[in-house]
Amino acid sequence: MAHEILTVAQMYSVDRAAMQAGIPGSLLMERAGMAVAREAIILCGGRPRPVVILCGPGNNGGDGFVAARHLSAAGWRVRVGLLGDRVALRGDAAWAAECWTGCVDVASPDLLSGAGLVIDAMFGAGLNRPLEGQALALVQAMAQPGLPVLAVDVPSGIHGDNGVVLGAAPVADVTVSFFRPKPAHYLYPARGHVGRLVIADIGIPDTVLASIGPTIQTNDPTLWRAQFPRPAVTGHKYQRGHALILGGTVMTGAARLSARAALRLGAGLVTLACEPAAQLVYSLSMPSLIVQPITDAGGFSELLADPRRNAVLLGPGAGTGALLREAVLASLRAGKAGVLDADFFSSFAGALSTLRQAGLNDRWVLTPHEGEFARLFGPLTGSRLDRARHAAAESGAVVLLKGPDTVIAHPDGRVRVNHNAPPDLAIAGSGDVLSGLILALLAQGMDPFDAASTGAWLHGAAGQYCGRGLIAEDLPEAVPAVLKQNNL
Ligand SMILES: NC(=O)C1=CN([C@@H]2O[C@H](COP(=O)(O)OP(=O)(O)OC[C@H]3O[C@@H](n4cnc5c(N)ncnc54)[C@H](O)[C@@H]3O)[C@@H](O)[C@H]2O)[C@@H](O)CC1
Ligand SMILES: [K+]
Repeated sequence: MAHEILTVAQMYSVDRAAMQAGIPGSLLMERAGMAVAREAIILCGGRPRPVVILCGPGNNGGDGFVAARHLSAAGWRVRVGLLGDRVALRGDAAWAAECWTGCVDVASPDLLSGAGLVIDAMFGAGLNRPLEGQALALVQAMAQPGLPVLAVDVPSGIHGDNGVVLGAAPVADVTVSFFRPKPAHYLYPARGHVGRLVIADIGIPDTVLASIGPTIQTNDPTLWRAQFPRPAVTGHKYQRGHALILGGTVMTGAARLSARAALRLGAGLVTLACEPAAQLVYSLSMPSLIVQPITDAGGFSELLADPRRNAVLLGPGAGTGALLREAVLASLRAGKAGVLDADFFSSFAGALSTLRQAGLNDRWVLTPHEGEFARLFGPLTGSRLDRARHAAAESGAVVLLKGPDTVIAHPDGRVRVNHNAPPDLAIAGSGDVLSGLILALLAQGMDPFDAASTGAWLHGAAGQYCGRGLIAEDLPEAVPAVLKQNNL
C-alpha cells in the first residue's frame, strides 16, 4: 500500500513526468473522469439519478466533462454547468469538452434543482484564490440537505497543500483524487469536507516518484511494523528498557497515566521519581511501578546516572518549578532518549536555544498541542505540516504536533500525518497516555520517529477500540487488545 502524500507542486511534477514517459495528458484525464463516473455510480448504489456536473475553467473541469460522457453513456440524465467561457478552455480540458456532445449550460445554482447528485469539478489543484461570485454561490447551493456531492480531486475552495478553506467549500460525501493523496485530504479543516476519500489509479507508474522524492506519508503500521519491539523468548526485563518518569506532587494523575501506558506497552521497568510528599499516591497506584522519592534535581541526576535507565519522560503533571527545569537539562546532558510534554512547554517557553545547548536532538520527541507548540516555537505560520516540520528542523528533535490530524516531523524533513484518531480522544489525560506509549517504545530501543508514529497510531487505535464514553484510564487497558487485533 502506498503511503506517500504529494504536494500540489509535486503532483504537477508527476503529471509532467508521466507525460515525458509517453502517457498523454488526455489519457490521464480520460482515466480520471472514468474513475469519477465509476465512483458516482457506486455512491448511488448503481441506480441512475439526475446528475449535475459543475465544471470549472481548468483541468478539474476537464475531468468533469469526461465523467459526463461516461455517465451519459451509462444511461444517466446528465446536465453540465460550465463556470466561464467554453471557448476559453485550453489543452486537455478543451479536448474533454469537445468530446462531450451534450448541452453545456452556464453554471448557476438553478441548475441544481431536481438533481439527485452533484459532481463538483470546479477547481482542484489549480485553486489560487478564495472563491467569490458565481463559484461561491454554487458552493452555497450545494449545501442543500439530502443532495450528495462528489468532489473531483478536492472539494472546490480547498487548498490542496495546507487544507485551508478559501472562501467556502462543499462538504463532499466522496472525494475522488488521483495517483496519491494531497495534504488537504488529511489536514483539518479540509478533511472535514472530503468525505470518503478514493485515490484512483490513472495509470501513472510509481517509478515517477523516484525523481520527486516525497517526504510526507500517512501514518500506518506498515511503515514501522518491522521495527516494533517484540520480547525475545529468552529475554528478561532488563532487555526491554528502563523508563524513568518525573511525577508531580499535585497533579499526580498525569504521570500515573503515562506510567500505566508505558507498562502496558512493554517497558521492562518503569521508575517514577517524585517528591516524598507524593510517594504514597504513586506507590499505591500500581504495584508494578518502582517509586523513587527524590528531594531535588540532584536526586533525579543520580537516577539518570544508571545507564540502564535509557528513556525519560518529563512534563506530565510535573509543575513548572525548578525541579522539572533542572531534570530536563540534566536528562539532555546525560544523552538519554525521551519525551518532553505538557508542563515542559511552559517551563521552557521561548527557550529553544537553552535546550539545544543542553543537547536536545533527534533522540527526543516533543509532544505539544497547538497552545504548547506556540509557547516553545512562537507563532509560526503555515499549515500544521509546515509548522511541525519547521519546528523539528529548528529544535533538532522529533516534533509530534497533536490534534485530530496529528503530524509527526523529523528534523531531516520527513513528515507523517496520523489519521486514525477518533474525536473521543479529546479528553483530559489522553496526551499523558500518548507520551507514556512513546516512552515505552523508546525504552525498548525503537527509533524516535517510528516510536512517535507508532505511539500516535496505537493511541488512535485504542481510542477506536474503547469508543464513545472512554476516559483516559481506559486507553492503557485497551493496549493488549489493540496489539493482538493488529498482530503487533
Ligand atoms: N496528475 C494530475 O495532476 C492530473 C490532474 N487532473 C486534474 O487537473 C486538475 C488541475 O488542473 P488545473 O491545473 O487546470 O487547475 P484547476 O482546474 O484546479 O483550476 C485552474 C483554473 O481555475 C482558475 N481559478 C483558480 N482559482 C480560482 C478561483 N478562486 N476563482 C475562479 N477561478 C479560479 C485558474 O485561473 C485556472 O483557470 C486536478 O485538480 C485534477 O482534477 C486530471 O485531469 C488527471 C491528472
Ligand atoms: K473540485
